[in-house]
Amino acid sequence: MESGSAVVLAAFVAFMISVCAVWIHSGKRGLPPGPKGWPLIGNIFDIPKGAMHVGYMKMAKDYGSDVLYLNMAGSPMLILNSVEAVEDLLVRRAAIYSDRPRFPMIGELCGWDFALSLIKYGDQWRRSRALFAKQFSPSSVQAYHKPCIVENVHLFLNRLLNAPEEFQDHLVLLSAGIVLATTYGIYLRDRNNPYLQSAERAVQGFSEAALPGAYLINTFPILEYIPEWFPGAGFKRKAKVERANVKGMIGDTIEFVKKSMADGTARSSMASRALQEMKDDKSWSEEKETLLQNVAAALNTIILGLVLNPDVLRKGQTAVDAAIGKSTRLPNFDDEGKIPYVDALIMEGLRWRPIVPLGLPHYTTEEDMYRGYYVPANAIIIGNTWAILHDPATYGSNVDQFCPERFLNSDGTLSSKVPYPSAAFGYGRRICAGKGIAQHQLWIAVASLLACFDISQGVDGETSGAEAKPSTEYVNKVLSYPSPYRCNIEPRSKTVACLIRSS
Ligand code: HEM
Repeated sequence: MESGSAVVLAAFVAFMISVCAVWIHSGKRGLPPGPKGWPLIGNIFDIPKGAMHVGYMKMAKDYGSDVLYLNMAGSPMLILNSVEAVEDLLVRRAAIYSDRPRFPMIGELCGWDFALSLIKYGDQWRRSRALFAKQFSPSSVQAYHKPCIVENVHLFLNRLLNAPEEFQDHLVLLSAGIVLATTYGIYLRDRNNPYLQSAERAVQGFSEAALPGAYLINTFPILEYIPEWFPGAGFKRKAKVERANVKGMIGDTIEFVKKSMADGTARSSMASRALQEMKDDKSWSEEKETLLQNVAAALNTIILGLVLNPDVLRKGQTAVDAAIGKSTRLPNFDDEGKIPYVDALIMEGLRWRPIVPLGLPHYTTEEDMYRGYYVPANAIIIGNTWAILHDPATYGSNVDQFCPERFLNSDGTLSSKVPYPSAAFGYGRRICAGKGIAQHQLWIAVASLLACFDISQGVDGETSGAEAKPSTEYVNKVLSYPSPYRCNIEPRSKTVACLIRSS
């Protein structure tokens, strides 16, 4: 038999064994409720179409259970739809719920397997996470990150002033600009920067490869062993291209740092500091590339919330003016924590449309029992962040509305009764490692937007002059963010425009 056919046959046999194992287990033990599914493929056809997070929330209601079980063609999967279930399992039993499933297409094939968010739970993850935490220690944040964030926010305000209609591009440039500046000391002038383009190419490949259903290999990892020439193995050729992109992104940026250090033009960055300390330059620097757009996605949602709710914009502007004076100066980090309305506005953005509505999947390392249900080892565990942040019992009956006031007392101070939407950043030991720095970025960007700009609905055509409601559609890939929408962004006064230009 030809070697390729032998591999395929072996792959098929192994796959059948794993499917049978799950069926035998599911017959014997009481798994959580969920749709019945089909032989072999299990519940593949029960995956909700469109916004999966909304579909799973509805499925939980239909089955009268916040914990759902689905069989993904042999891989067990639990969806946790309540804060109670994620706290019980992902937080209190984190010792066995903190692994990640394998992502063969993204990880091994496309070359993203170094990324902290994909690393299997264990010593390597602990070391990488500790290094990451060190890079973002309070003293580093104060000394290096905050000045760099402020510089990038001022560039963003200037871009917004010059070309307000391109605000979505500016958001990406802001988010990616902070990553490239803090990590490599690369400061972006525009989207044509070769380092940004190289990172964007690689990240685009990541998003495509991670899309549920985009590649069969994500559902059937065993296909990894199919040879490249085999019919249907196009994913392997695609992976080869992506792998080169990822390698290029990492190699080029590190080369830039080394060269600029050698000729004395380097600006302080995580890479330059690590290289100076003669540390391994592989273990820490690349993770943030996967995250080029997360802060952009969150800001994009907050701007959409402001466009749709002019009263929220007005209250935000009034609150910022009261704290720093109207058009006297731009906000800075000394103002952080002193304007509760801004904090409430950001919390509401994270809650209303969480940018990772199904979080990143966790994975069990041991079997377990929960509320009398059997939880298999090697099960994918999804925390349905959307369901948790849209629970009326926690956030009130108006959960679908964009309403920062839910986080405030009647005297305008932050309420202790409504919890911070921390599910937006994930759970337990795998909670977002950049949560603190992301919160700082969001704060200074939102406070600056409120201080400087009026934001309103676009006009519907040239003749009618009526205000056009922006699209409220969302793109749901790995990240969830608003589809392109139109709005008007204008400086609040000539004085503020001068402040921006001189920043
Ligand atoms: C609004 C902005 C952000 C949001 C909403 C967000 C959200 C998330 C979520 C939901 C996860 C998965 C957590 C889990 O598995 O339970 C995650 C993981 C992660 N995030 Fe963020 N993130 C944001 C910004 C950032 C930034 C700016 C950085 C880096 C500077 C970052 C670094 C990471 C890392 C390294 C992980 C992987 C952690 C691990 O697997 O141990 N994030 N993030």
